[in-house]
This record gives sequence, C-alpha cells and structure tokens, in this order.
Amino acid sequence: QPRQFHLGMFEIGRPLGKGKFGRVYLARERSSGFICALKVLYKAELQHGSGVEKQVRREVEIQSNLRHPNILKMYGHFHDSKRIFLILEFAGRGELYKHLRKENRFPEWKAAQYIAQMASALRYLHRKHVIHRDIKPENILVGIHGELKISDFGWSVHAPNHRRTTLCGTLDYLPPEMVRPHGNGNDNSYDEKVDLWSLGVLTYEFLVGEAPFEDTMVMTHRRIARADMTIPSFVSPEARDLIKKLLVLDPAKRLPLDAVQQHPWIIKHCVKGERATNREKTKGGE
Ligand SMILES: CC[C@@H](NC(=O)c1cc2[nH]nc(NC(=O)c3ccc(N4CCN(C)CC4)cc3)c2s1)c1ccccc1
Repeated sequence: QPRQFHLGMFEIGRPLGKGKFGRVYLARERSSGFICALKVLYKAELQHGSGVEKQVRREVEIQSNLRHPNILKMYGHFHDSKRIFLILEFAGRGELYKHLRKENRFPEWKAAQYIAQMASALRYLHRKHVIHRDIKPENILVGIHGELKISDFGWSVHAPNHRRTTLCGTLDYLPPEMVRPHGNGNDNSYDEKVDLWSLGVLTYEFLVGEAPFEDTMVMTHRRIARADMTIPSFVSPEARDLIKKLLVLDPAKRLPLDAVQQHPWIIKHCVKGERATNREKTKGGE
C-alpha cells in the first residue's frame, strides 16, 4: 500500500535543475535519510484544461509503474494547494546533455554503451506498450555509476496513439510520421517505432555532437521528411550502418530493438570482456 507523503517529511536541499514547468531539488526523507529528487510543479503554471495538466497526470501514472535500471524511478507524489510534488530517484551525475556539450562528442565505445542502455530501456517500455516520444539528451540523466536514466515522461503515451497536444520545442528528434502526419497515408496515428527514429537521432548526436537534421525550423521539417542527413567520415562504418538502419522513413523498416542490441557496433563495444573493461580503465573510467 503506497504510503501517504507530505512536504514535512522532507528536508529540501539545493536546486538541481529546472524544466519548462517547475524545478527539481535534492531532498532527504527525514525518517529514513533516503536521498531523492523532489520535482515541484506549480498548479498555476499548468494552465487548467490545457494539455499540460493531463501530461503531468500521465507522467505520474506511467512513471510510477516502471522498474528498470535505465529509467528514472518515481517513488510517489503528493500536492498542496499550489503545487504538485513528484518524488523521483536522484541521478548523481546530472544531465547527460551537459556532459555531451562539455565533451563535444562521445568516443564510440561510450556512445555504444549508452545506446545499448537506451535500447534496453526502450524494449522494457515497448513491452508495456509505452511510447516515450521525447527521447533526447535533455531528458536523459546520468546515475552515480555513469549509467543512463531516461526521465521526464511528460510526453509518453500508451501505444498506438493519436497526438492531440501541440508540439513545441525542438523538432530535431521527431520522426517523419510526427512532423508530416498525413505522410503515412492514414490518420496521424503512430506507434512505438517513433522511439526507434529518436534512438537513431540520439546515436548520431552522441557521435557527431549535433543532431542530424539541425537547421532552421523550415529546413529541419523538410530534412526530416526526406531523412536527408550526411554522416561525417570520422564515424565508423559500423556506427554509420546502425544510424542508417534507424533513420528510415518507413517506420516498419526501422531496425527493431532486439536487432539493435545484436548489432555489430553494439556487440563490439559492449561485450563485457577483459578488453572492454581494460579500455574503460585507460579512459579514466568516466
Ligand atoms: C530533465 C528535466 C527534469 N529534471 C528532472 O526531472 C530531474 C530528476 C532528477 N533526479 N536527479 C537529478 N539530478 C540532477 O539534476 C543533478 C544535477 C547536477 C548534478 N551534479 C553532479 C556533480 N557535478 C560536478 C555537478 C552536477 C547532480 C545531479 C534530477 S533532474 C525537470 C523537468 C521539469 C521540471 C524540473 C526538472
């Protein structure tokens, strides 16, 4: 039986970050000393009746029932007259996009390990018919052992789905069937395969340091709709092969997640062998 939480149960620490609607703070549950992250959303800011309130409800409903090492846990939630509080797992190394900006781009062995973790998390989500729909570095956190944690399920839905809330923010990660709804012939419904496209965009951005279709709004739209991207020559042939098998216009032709996990580029860098572990040590274990 989930326990009833209230603000008095927590000591609030430093602000950790902020999103579009609200902030997140380091927090400690007084009786147990358990460290967590407390996300505070102001009801006033979640314009009543707009899509956002429903998104928060869906975020709670979906994320509370997920258990996977690469998905940020939600332990509970509560609210007072003005605010909604989400009790989240604390990810000790912060936001992935800041690491990516600082390092400019990741070495292939690190990118491959990250993509393997994302594929594992997405397989878990898709088995539960949950589509994340917003896979991008800004929504991924890094745990204390360097493992990735998908966060911010505000945009996730149960598959198949017909989008109703207007998208805003970067188009970079959206698949053709979401930027050009009528392109897939039938109504603008789509399924889990949108996350396969985003996984391809993520692979590209980890290795190149920028998104494949980054351009002006109009051009990004057009380039996504045509899967028009160039992969720089410094990207290995194996990584190039995986990117090209995910960034495919026809959702049905995108590489399925189990095949992603068996892809030569992933196997080459992720087989937990002597070599892989040694290399991690030489790389300063980051
Ligand atoms: C992804 C945005 C989303 N964030 C969460 O839900 C978030 C949930 C959650 N759990 N743990 C976090 N950890 C951190 O934010 C963090 C940041 C910096 C850290 N430092 C480590 C040491 N280093 C030297 C400096 C940095 C460590 C942890 C965050 S963010 C959000 C959405 C809406 C409103 C607020 C927040």
